[in-house]
Amino acid sequence: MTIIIDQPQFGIEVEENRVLNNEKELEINGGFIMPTANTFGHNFRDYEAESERQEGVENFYKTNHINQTCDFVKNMREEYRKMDRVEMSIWKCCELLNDVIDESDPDLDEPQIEHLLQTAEAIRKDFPNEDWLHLTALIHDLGKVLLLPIFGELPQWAVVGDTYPVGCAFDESIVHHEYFKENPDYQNPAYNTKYGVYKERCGLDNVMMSWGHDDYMYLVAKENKSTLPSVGLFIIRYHSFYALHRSGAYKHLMNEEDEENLKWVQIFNKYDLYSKSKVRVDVEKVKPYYLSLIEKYFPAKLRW
Ligand SMILES: O[C@H]1[C@H](O)[C@@H](O)[C@H](O)[C@@H](O)[C@H]1O
Ligand SMILES: [Fe+2]
Ligand SMILES: [Fe+2]
Repeated sequence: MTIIIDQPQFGIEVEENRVLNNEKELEINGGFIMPTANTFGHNFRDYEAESERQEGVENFYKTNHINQTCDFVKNMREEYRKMDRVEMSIWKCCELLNDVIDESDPDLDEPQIEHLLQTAEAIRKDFPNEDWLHLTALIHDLGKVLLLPIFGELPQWAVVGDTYPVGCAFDESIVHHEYFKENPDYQNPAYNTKYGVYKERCGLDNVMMSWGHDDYMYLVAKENKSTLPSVGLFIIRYHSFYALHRSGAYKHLMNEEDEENLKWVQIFNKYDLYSKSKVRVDVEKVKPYYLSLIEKYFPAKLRW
């Protein structure tokens, strides 16, 4: 059955009068099928929908919003910058994600390695020549290993979920914004204004983001001298910054380079979000390809 829609109900940019293959799927850019419902039958990123995951996800954001303060972020960055915990390859780290479940995610309860490969394979289909983008997709969530004992076993609220700047006012578009009221920075006049400790167009590089898997993986790639193009590192660092890439908040802190890079984050996000499904990727089949990319852009062993 073919259906024509004018107004898709989810918040990404799609052309008008796009053709749907059936009520559940939408095809974009030469091949990638975007489902309109997640594995639980709800819209993607619906934080209010009654589902088996709703309560857990809401509790997650409550603790996250109360505890992510400027001081906390400063300490974590300092601590994890040392990279003195483990030495291992990128692929080994992907395998470790087999044991990681993300409690912040209303759309997915699969082991995270599935998600990495699904994202990478989906983006590879539409951008066959951008090998840096395939690898970026493969590693974008690797920072979730922070949940594991050898990486310090951080609590979920310090690893996953959407990210946002600290040191200035929390924007209302952030998921479950109401819980920031209990964050000590919320009352602090140095931190609770539009600019807070930042200057207009100071560049995101100078903005401290809530601590989690994004900033950690960015630091790992940087400190280990990855040769990925800087836009790849930017995608890793800001892929959870939905207030910016989906809602357009905090644009006053971006510089020109950020604006260019943001376009790629928005492309990447479609694959990150809508590739979440129960469809399995054959790991052994695709592994040689990804190993060759890892070899091209990373040292054999990295410090974590
Ligand atoms: O729940 C998800 C998940 O943790 C993702 O890895 C992160 O990038 C998203 O921003 C978040 O909403
Ligand atoms: Fe992520
Ligand atoms: Fe992801």
